[in-house]
Amino acid sequence: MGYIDEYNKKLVSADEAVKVVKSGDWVAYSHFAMTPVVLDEALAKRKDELTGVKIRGVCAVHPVKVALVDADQKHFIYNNGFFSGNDRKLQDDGRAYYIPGLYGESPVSIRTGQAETPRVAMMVTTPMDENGYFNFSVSNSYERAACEVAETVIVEVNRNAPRCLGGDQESIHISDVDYIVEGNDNPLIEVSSHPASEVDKKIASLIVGEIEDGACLQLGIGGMPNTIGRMLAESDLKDLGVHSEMLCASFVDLYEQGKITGARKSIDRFKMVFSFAMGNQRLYDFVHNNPACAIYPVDYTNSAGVIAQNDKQISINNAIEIDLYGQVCSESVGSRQISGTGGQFDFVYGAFRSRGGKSFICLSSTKRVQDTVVSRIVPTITPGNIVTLPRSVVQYVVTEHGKVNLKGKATWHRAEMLISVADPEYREDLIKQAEKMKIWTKTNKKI
Ligand SMILES: CC(=O)SCCNC(=O)CCNC(=O)[C@H](O)C(C)(C)COP(=O)(O)OP(=O)(O)OC[C@H]1O[C@@H](n2cnc3c(N)ncnc32)[C@H](O)[C@@H]1OP(=O)(O)O
Ligand SMILES: CCCC(=O)O
Repeated sequence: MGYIDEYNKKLVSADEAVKVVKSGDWVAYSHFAMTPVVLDEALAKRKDELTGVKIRGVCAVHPVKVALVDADQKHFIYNNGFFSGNDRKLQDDGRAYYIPGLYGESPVSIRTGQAETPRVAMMVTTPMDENGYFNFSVSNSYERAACEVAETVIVEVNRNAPRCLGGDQESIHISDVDYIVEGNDNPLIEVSSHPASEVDKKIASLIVGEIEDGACLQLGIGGMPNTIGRMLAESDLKDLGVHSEMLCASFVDLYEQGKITGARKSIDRFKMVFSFAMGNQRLYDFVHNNPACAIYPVDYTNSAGVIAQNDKQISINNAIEIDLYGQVCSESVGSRQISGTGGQFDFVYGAFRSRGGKSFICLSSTKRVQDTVVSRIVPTITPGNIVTLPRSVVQYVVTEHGKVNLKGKATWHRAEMLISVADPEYREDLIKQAEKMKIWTKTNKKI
């Protein structure tokens, strides 16, 4: 191998590599299932030598050590653009801060210095290949952008990381890497999804009828979109394409059932396009060296202009709450950040711009919270909840009681449609609230 000497020169222990971090630095961690473990642990050990180091991550599948070791955050402040379950727990203890933003804009924010410039980038990668490249594996996201602006790039090699073919910007050459650390080679963390409930099945059945052969799919994060994907795999649909931010496990079912060919896509024909993959080992095995897949940075996958180039782009995402105006909260419960805006806005906006494109916000009509059942369709967004989608961009809303298209509809009409898909138990009260809000006419249907 032509790069062995350079590799050996740059190979250091994790403790050695993290010595480059200085007080006050911003440090970028790689994202999702590629969250650094060994470098994070080594950096956490330097707590007493450092003050005011800021970390920037996205959806960490591991409990981040720099946040765990520093309760009063004099040494490390942990920031994150999309909370995982682990990040939520850190936030509950006041150890994690959310970075608001449209995910598709992140590479530009980083490259133009509008987001704080990381001085050090710590990226989990595959081992180096014969051409001297380390592959960012299942998270392309804005890894390359962070490496480009950082003064020092450290890679943490994981021999179990699948190699994801580009696309674009999926790798970094050894000449752009400063330190190489051989990691723990643990298998990637698996993120499970719940078995399909009756509600999921009903919602999936309502969406299937809206999807035509040759449509191009985006499935969002969380249990429901993944489950809907699995159910679409059992449909009669054919020649589907994939242009998604996330590749979740059910895309493998769709592919193996012969539903996906990508033959009718206008761009990236025959390729399943995504920016990160997160799910089970079967998914990680599927993407490894697979020419049916192409991984891209998130400013490509999530650009409305790119999304719109494929006809019949279908976007399927989950939400926490929707109000009678059609405003959608998908990322917080009061001040508790649950996840993030991520690519939900990008795909809802982009799909509408695709010829024949449609976006679906799916949610069960109710949710059990401890001992009480609450309606997810509410008069106005619960105070404190974050609006992920303004009412102006929302198109289809689907619950187990039906689907409605809010595009171009007046307030009274939206209220009527949304109440028609609310749980029957709550409809009367919602109508009373709509009357008080002056978004109910004498001719509205008493559903
Ligand atoms: C990374 C990307 O951007 S991919 C592209 C699409 N992006 C998006 O759609 C982003 C926004 N959407 C999301 O984040 C998800 O789809 C969600 C949060 C709406 C649903 O995701 P799921 O993982 O299925 O959510 P789940 O039902 O497991 O709930 C997650 C948490 O929220 C809590 N929660 C959800 N709804 C409520 C509610 N109404 N009241 C109280 N808590 C709630 C759950 O209890 C759980 O908390 P815990 O795990 O800390 O105990
Ligand atoms: C979803 C990612 C947001 C950021 O980190 O910029």
